[in-house]
Amino acid sequence: MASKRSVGDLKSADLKGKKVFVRVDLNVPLDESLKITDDTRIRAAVPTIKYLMENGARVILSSHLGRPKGVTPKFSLKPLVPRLSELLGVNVGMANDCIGEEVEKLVAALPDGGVLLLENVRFYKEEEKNDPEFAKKLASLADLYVNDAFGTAHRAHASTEGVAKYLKPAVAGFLMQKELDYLVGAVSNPKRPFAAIVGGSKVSSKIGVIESLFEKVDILLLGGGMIFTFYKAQGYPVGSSLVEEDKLALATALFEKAKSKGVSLLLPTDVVVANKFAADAESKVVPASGIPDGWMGLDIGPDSIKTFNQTLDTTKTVIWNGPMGVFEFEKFAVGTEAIAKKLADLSGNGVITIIGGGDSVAAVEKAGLADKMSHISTGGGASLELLEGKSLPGVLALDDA
Ligand SMILES: Nc1ncnc2c1ncn2[C@@H]1O[C@H](COP(=O)(O)OP(=O)(O)O)[C@@H](O)[C@H]1O
Ligand SMILES: O=C(OP(=O)(O)O)[C@H](O)COP(=O)(O)O
Repeated sequence: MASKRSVGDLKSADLKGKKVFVRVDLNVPLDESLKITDDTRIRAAVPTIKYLMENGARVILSSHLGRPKGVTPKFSLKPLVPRLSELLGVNVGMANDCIGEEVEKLVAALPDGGVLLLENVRFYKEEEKNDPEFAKKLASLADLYVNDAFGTAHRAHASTEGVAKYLKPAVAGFLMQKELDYLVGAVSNPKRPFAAIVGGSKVSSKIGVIESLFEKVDILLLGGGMIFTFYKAQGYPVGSSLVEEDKLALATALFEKAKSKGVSLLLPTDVVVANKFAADAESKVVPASGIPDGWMGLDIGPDSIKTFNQTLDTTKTVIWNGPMGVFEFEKFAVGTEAIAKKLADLSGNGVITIIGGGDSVAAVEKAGLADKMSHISTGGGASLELLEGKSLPGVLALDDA
């Protein structure tokens, strides 16, 4: 990817009094009472916002939260306002929408250095469709565009890609630049052996990535919700575990491809199963081939942790995306915590460790190990796509330097 124009190239004269549409990734984990459980992505957005405020810009923040289908109160960005205000040292305004008359009035009332947060841009289906009319409406709110949403840069959506066509200049924020600088450097010529650990629940988007990862990595460890599709493809019973039925053929093909590429593909040999999806579920450890009917796999088991640890001991670079289990429930956090601890130890021994993704980072933060890692990335899917060698649409759309 050609290098992109940066927000740092814009000076006070370019910014004073200007309305700036800033796409950030504030897709943070919230608990049931809508309390933020990890604020990494909010903190990461601060340097760009502060720079704009200090140079007298009027800052319009736009983000998504979760994957809502239409307007859904539990995916509102409102719970983020107090923390954002605290970090920025100003009262951040909140709009009830992301386009329309009310938003235009709030934007018009913004003082120089003021900040307004727009409501979840995914409340409109046009966002993910990258609808040009919707992108134009977003663009019409401002005088220039900054994209600092690295975590969403792999999505060609209206607020990440479309808007850059209608709002110029369109530049990269400081977080976007920092992530690209680090990740492109670390993965273009990695120290080997190079391992990727992939878990989490976004099976359909990540399973496709695995094939390309075979071109880059020497070792691939799988955990989280991903593994049951592979087990089922091997003919194992999976009970009521998460499975992507339409990816079974792909999973079978991936076993073959790993062999032909000489990549060690490791699946957990045992799993922790639960009788329901709940913190207080009954649980037991079973072999990967023995998940009973009516039970679901929610974590990797102790034998798998041991094998994964031994394998990781042989590596020089590791990228980790997606938790090994449902770590939000204490009972099923053991595998994720073990991997976090292993990577922290390896970092201390000179291994490059890169953690990507909202939930993986939250798990590492929860374990108090974030500062031990080489790089904490705010993008899971985005960092994996970079690793695959793909260009990110949210970056491509920006002005060349
Ligand atoms: N075995 C599993 N079954 C269902 N969900 C799982 C399983 N393992 C992990 N998860 C869930 O995956 C989610 C994180 O997935 P994902 O968004 O793909 O990761 P990241 O945000 O790190 O990229 C967590 O909420 C976790 O509870
Ligand atoms: O959390 C995100 O991605 P990640 O889980 O891959 O890190 C981003 O906010 C993108 O969200 P999306 O995968 O719903 O487009």
